[in-house]
Amino acid sequence: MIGRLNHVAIAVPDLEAAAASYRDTLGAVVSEPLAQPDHGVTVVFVELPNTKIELLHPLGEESPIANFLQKSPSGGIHHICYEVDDIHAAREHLTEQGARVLGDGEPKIGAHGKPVLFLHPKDFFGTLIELERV
Ligand SMILES: CC[C@H](C(=O)O)C(=O)SCCNC(=O)CCNC(=O)[C@H](O)C(C)(C)COP(=O)(O)OP(=O)(O)OC[C@H]1O[C@@H](n2cnc3c(N)ncnc32)[C@H](O)[C@@H]1OP(=O)(O)O
Ligand SMILES: [Co+2]
Repeated sequence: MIGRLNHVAIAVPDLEAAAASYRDTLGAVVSEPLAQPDHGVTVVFVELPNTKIELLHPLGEESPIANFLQKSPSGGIHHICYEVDDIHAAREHLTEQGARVLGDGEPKIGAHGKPVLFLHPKDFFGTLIELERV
């Protein structure tokens, strides 16, 4: 079911500083900040030859990553995103298997304009998983 690794997300306390570090210190190609109000984050994408790094910062009062940064003020790896061909079939399979799909269970359009779902970190060895339809 899961396919390619689409991105690894890092929550950061200062998005500009993190983007500059990836651009200037690590010499990577970095996007401009993209506000994603539906998801409560602003994101920057770091383009790599074989995948992407998503730098995340809270946006708005209800950001789902606010607690994460409170617990880890210097930031940290927040989630990994795998690609799936059929996100509804994936959701059915995961639910049958007893995995918790977060939110109302309906896919939302993510930063790449594709539907995404999130799976509870406690069901996958302390790792928040995002699924993005290819
Ligand atoms: C623009 C879209 C973009 C894209 O790629 O397209 C994105 O990726 S948007 C990314 C931001 N959105 C989300 O993360 C949505 C899914 N996340 C959530 O619903 C919450 O973050 C949730 C439920 C995973 C955690 O919420 P919160 O931290 O407020 O809850 P708790 O403090 O009660 O945490 C419960 C439990 O889980 C542990 N936890 C929390 N976050 C993570 C994490 N990222 N990785 C691993 N573990 C995590 C937390 O420590 C608690 O554990 P406990 O042992 O009970 O203390
Ligand atoms: Co993501």
